[in-house]
Amino acid sequence: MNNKQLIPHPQSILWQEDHLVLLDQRLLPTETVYLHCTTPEEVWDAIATLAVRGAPAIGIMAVYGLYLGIRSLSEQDEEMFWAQLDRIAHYLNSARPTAVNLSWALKRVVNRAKQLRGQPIAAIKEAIFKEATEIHEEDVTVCRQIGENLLPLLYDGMGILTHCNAGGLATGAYGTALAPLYLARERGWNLKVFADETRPVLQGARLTAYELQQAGVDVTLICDNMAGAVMKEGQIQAVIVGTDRVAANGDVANKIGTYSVAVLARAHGIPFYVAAPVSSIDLDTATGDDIPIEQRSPVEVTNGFGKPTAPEGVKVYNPAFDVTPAEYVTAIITEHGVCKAPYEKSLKEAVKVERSL
Ligand SMILES: CSC[C@H]1O[C@H](OP(=O)(O)O)[C@H](O)[C@@H]1O
Repeated sequence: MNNKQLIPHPQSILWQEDHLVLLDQRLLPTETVYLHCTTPEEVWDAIATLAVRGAPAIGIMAVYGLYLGIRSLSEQDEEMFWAQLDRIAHYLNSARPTAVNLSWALKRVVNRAKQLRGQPIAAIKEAIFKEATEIHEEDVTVCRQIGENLLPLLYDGMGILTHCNAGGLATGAYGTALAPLYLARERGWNLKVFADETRPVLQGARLTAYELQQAGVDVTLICDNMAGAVMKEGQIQAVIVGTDRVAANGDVANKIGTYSVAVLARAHGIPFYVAAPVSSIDLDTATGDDIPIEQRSPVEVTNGFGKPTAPEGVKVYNPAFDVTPAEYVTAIITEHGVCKAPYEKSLKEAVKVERSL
């Protein structure tokens, strides 16, 4: 840990010798249990069941899963190797539909492999693993840079509201929305963070409150229906959230409930910031209407606290994400700087910078 990094940042994913180790986020904050994955099927299951969740984290998981799936393939049969590579990448991409980081990471690794077509399969396997580890390592730097770029928009002593978990547990480390909060703590600031519990899966209560408390950040847990009240009481001076996919026009898909928070922030004249790595910006998706929204099990709603809280057989609607129209977004902060409206232009610029590196 370098001398600047005073605050430990929980890491949810680790490549250990010859397999993937992950912190099972379904059991936090009461149990710290690590799962060991050696197959793409185990990785798919960990992503689909939210053992590991968060847009960058699932992209990282998927590319390690791709390597796990191809590393033992025969090195004599090229046709079979390439067919299997595409099949496993397609399979892993089916784990969850909304976070574009999943397909972004898989495409990056597959494209890297295809650049080496014709070389010995052993060399291509090594390149796949190398690209996966680079995606993982880069994410830590990207998140810290998002924090650096977001910090100038904040000031010591202010109140911040966040929704869901866009912290170290959702990324390689640091997080996106939580990155500036960690950096502020490293600089001795005293931000007062209000974390929405974020029904139905409670990522805010179970993960964000856990992360920030561990880091010594002043965090207050509130129910989702309290967000408007704390804004009206003047306790919030900015909202910071993460994202799973930013459309080309600046519409933002994020955890369900984010849109409500954005409308409340607008009603109270509070800036609404979205922390987004360029890997979460999808210029191929024109608007938020085109973003696939994951529908999850009714059980998450009817048994959210480990026991039934609704009548047997009741109809349930459980979209895992919603879309906040660009007009409610004050700024989108990436590792390359602060994007403001018109987002069609500023997002293209950010992606262009990334592609020029
Ligand atoms: C930094 S990405 C975090 C993003 O992902 C979360 O969704 P989930 O917990 O279902 O993976 C949520 O939308 C966060 O903002």
